[in-house]
Amino acid sequence: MTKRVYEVAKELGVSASDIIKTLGEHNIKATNFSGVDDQAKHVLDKAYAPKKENTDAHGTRKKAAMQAGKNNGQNVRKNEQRPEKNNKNRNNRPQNNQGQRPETEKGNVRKEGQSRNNFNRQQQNMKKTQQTNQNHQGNQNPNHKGNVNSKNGSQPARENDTKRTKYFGHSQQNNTGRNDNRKNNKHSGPSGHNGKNASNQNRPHTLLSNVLNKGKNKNKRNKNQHGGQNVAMQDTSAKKKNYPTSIELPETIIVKDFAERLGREVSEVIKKLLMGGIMATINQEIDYDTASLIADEFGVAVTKEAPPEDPTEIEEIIDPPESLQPRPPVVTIMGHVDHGKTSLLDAIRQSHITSHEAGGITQHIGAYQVRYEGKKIVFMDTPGHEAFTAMRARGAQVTDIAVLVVAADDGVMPQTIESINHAKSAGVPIIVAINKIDKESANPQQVMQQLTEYGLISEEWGGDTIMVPVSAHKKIGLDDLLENILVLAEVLDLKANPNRPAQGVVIEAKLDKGRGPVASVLIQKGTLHVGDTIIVGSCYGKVRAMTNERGERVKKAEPSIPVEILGLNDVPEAGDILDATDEKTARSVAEKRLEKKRSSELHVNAKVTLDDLFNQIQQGELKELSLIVKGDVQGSVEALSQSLMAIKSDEVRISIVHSGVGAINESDIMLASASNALIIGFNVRPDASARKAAEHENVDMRTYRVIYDAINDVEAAIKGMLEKKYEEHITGRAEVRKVITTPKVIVAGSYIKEGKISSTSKVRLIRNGIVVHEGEVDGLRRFKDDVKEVAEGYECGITLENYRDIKEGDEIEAYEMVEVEPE
Ligand SMILES: Nc1nc2c(ncn2[C@@H]2O[C@H](COP(=O)(O)OP(=O)(O)OP(=O)(O)O)[C@@H](O)[C@H]2O)c(=O)[nH]1
Repeated sequence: MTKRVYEVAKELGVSASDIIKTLGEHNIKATNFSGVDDQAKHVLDKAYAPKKENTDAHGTRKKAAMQAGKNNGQNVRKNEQRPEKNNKNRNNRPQNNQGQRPETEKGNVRKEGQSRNNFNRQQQNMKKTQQTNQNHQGNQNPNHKGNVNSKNGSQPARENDTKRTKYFGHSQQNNTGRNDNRKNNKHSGPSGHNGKNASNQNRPHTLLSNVLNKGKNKNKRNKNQHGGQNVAMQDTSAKKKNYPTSIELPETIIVKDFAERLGREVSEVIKKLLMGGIMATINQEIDYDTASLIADEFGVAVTKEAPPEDPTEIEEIIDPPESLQPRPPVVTIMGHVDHGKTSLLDAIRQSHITSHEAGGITQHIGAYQVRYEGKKIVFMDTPGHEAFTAMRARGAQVTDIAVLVVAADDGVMPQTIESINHAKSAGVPIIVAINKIDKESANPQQVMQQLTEYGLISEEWGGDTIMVPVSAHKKIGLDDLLENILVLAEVLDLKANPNRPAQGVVIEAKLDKGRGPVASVLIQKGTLHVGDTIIVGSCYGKVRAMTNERGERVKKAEPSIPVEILGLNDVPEAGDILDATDEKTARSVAEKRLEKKRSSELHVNAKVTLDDLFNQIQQGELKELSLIVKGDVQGSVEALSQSLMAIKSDEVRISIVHSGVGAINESDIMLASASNALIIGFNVRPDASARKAAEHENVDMRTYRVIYDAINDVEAAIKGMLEKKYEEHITGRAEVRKVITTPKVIVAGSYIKEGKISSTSKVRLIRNGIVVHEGEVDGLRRFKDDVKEVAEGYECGITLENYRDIKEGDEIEAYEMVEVEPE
């Protein structure tokens, strides 16, 4: 296929205008989109052959630099090599035992062919987008604007970007699943890419032609101002000297900002984009690959900018493989109710702790260690998959091996299957303990048979699942079980670096009257020492003392070791991650996490309600009553606001966070939710989206037709005297689609949108969210017949008692007052 000028220009590593000029010198007329025929190709080959070599040399330089960066990775904290930071590939990290980063590095330096493919794909995508935009002229569909992201391999890498990582070497460790989960959570984080896109999608869509025209006009103006083309040209050449030769770019950038970084006019950038087949506007976002292609066109080298650091994250340490040492396996016992999980845990504990250890008073700290043939095995003390999944839900995975207990006399039961599925979805290998084999009714063969249905085929039968017959009661088969756990652990090659700051997971935590916050932690990496400063979730402190499950004081805890720690400033939650770090970081990150937590709690917490106002005031939970006042006209809003502010109370101060005219809308609800405010509406109603949002956000809104009633209610609620005798229930909503005028009455030809409307309904007529009338239904008809009620989805004619001013688009809301039983 004949290539176009801009494509050939890219291939040769020169600008399209150079190509056009060169061709022009050989009397070949060309534009950016002209095809390059054999004659033109010959000319260009001749003219640019040496330049191509230069470009290659440049490419090699890039690669050499990359190589150098890679070599620097050894024992360097990630911070010290910012540009590389983008490349830590979290997709690879947990699985990649080799710890090699070249894969990741490639992500930064694009290969020529790859770029072209991306570029071509972008062109195709954009063409599609343009077509769609044309089809939807004037349609502000967010899908058709905002982002011009290429759908290439660069997207997944973005997931990794917000992670703060420090490398203790350039290799990676066989990680636990915890990092996977933490990483996933980041998707929705505040600095996440998604949020950014979402906001960009709301940007107004400017037509490219407008932008270009503006650019043209601007040039014209320049010319006029400076008295001719020469001056303009001088300007440009003067500017040229200040063009940057290299810039840093983030994952995505707005065209305007991009142009600024390039030191170019926006119109120039848009033109270049257009030449590449990408139609972008000044406020549109382009991705890194697209931007770097364009920068290339301007002869500017590009490196990736470090993503903004998440102040609630502790830098991740990547351990080199040579630092990894074997660690004990962590085992969770799962299975159906009453199949003997607790009995098995107890039996193992009793029979496999050495005599001097047995002297201690065993304490429940959520996990315990046993020794078998000189090796340690750690058992999670809480059996059942609930604990297992709860931990996973919080982003922590501590289990290496799941022991599935199946009673030989009962067989596979619902929770057995659930346990299998949970373990499988967490990627945790299963050992089956067929328990209660001492029972006469025991039928281990049948259990093995049943398990085959769930993909667990016993080794005995040629499968790869270890199945051990045991009896917790008679202590049969326990050694066999432990031995098999150790064999599997060896296969799993469980390792961690003990010589680094500790990292672990909270198994349990509580507030002890005498000792303060107490947390049981399972160390996963590094070694925790007494005196270490730690951050655990949003708590922090210095490890004052550590005890093991036998109540003995210990000075340090290595990977896979469970310990109880004292010294935190607050009680963390199970599943919270512990990191040993310096005091300053611990304190500041904990504070940031707390802030984040509080703001998200504010969102989900029960909101202030008029009914519960008195309680909240009495419990000291509420010192200020925030209100949002909406009304039909400014006068009533002001009158209501002033009267509400004038309510006197010793315990609570009233503040109006927002007031306005018009229907209660979604943004009122969101504001109320964020500021824990009540909404008081006077002669107004919430619109449909506001109703939904109020329900979702738990926001209390009250609407009134008499100002006095509103003031009375708030006053009474503060004093705890709000007597709720009646509650309003909305029974139906109708939309007025046609107004039929007869000599006697005005009929609202309506469609029932929700619920039903009956001939005896109390109704209010709402226009643009404002209540224009409240009264009763006079007549209800379907076709020519009077009917008692009309249900959702049907059309009907409604006449209102003593009211004729009905307009198309009005809403008729039917409601009833229901007597509330005193509590
Ligand atoms: N005969 C016999 N009974 C056992 C054995 N193991 C447990 N049991 C009995 O089975 C019943 C349930 O045992 P648990 O250990 O409480 O079972 P679990 O799975 O922990 O039960 P939940 O905690 O309710 O889920 C108890 O009555 C035990 O005594 C065994 O090996 N043989």
